[in-house]
Amino acid sequence: MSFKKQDIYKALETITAPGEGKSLIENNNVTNVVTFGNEVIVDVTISNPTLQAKKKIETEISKAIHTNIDKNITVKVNVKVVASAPKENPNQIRGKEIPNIKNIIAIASGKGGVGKSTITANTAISLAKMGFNVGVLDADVYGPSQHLMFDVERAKPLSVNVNGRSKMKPVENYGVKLLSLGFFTNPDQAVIWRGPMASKALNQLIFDADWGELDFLLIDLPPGTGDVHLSIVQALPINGAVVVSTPQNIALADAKKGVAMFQQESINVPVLGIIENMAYFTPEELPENKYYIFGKDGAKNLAEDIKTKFLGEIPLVQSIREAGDVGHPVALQEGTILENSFKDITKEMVSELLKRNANLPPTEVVRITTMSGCSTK
Ligand SMILES: Nc1ncnc2c1ncn2[C@@H]1O[C@H](COP(=O)(O)OP(=O)(O)OP(=O)(O)O)[C@@H](O)[C@H]1O
Repeated sequence: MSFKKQDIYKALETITAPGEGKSLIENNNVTNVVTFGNEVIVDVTISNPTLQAKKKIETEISKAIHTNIDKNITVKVNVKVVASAPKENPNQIRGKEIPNIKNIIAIASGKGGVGKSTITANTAISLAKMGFNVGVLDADVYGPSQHLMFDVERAKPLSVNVNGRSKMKPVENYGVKLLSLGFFTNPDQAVIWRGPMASKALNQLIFDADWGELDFLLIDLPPGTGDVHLSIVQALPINGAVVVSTPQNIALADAKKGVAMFQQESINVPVLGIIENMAYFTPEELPENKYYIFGKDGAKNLAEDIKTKFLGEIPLVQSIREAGDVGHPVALQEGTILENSFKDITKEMVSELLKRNANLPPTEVVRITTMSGCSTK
């Protein structure tokens, strides 16, 4: 049996560093490799101090060497636990940078059923129509619905091999890439995703997915302010959050809590603004007639009160509901008032994001400015 050190490094390339989306080698976890006859000693560092994590990495390393080189090699793994990186500057984007995803926007709502998923789907489509590369991650653990809105209910993400590691390929429709918890649950069964389980699944959907190059990844969060929100904002470099509300008092009170959650010092995700959904009812054939059935300007006033940008309003229109239900969101309907309404709020959102990004390390922001015609003024 003959093998070289390089063969060992190559075999270790196939292992994903815990929670990183990069290989052990790329992530500099492997500090030394010694080969001696048919024996290999691998020194590796990890940040998770649990016995389980230690055991896991040992097993993975032995398995990679046995599978890729020779099953008779004697593998010894020395695992050293090192403290994770010091706390980052709270003024910077938190979470690990994801090189191929330029901007991550979380779409939230305090109250359920205010149209957060509808706004996410239509905004994603508007962005795609503006020429951006867009992805949607449906993180609504209570009731994922993006797979229905994008008419890919029965699709299953394929597994693809990227640099020796298998990754999930998002399902694509209307120019938008989608991964949803809904692809992995049986529609007839109630699935309870508890906090840690949900965040693990979501981490996989982000880091173990082959998103390709994205200008925007929109995350459809569950309603409310719970565990899932916390783990997502801590794990990911969210550039900004958008909060959706109806003008109704009860929804506004929850929207205020949602904004406050993102602004908490320990979370510190910039709020790009508030969108008022179901701002007024308008019959499609009489667009001039507006009925303020949930109250008037509630979200607009809230945005002013809490010094947050008002990104715009979307009326309550039967066709928005119908289009969502049949999996063909209204933003796809060319030349309509509603297509333009979604385009307007999308542009406002991008403009706010660009202002926010001006304080962060330069990304592809400049290219984005010229592509969409969104101003930072
Ligand atoms: N502007 C609108 N006009 C008409 N119907 C709408 C509008 N916005 C949303 N709806 C409808 O309201 C219902 C709830 O919307 P949606 O699922 O987008 O809300 P949500 O806030 O994401 O809900 P959840 O709390 O379940 O995540 C859906 O049937 C949707 O089609």
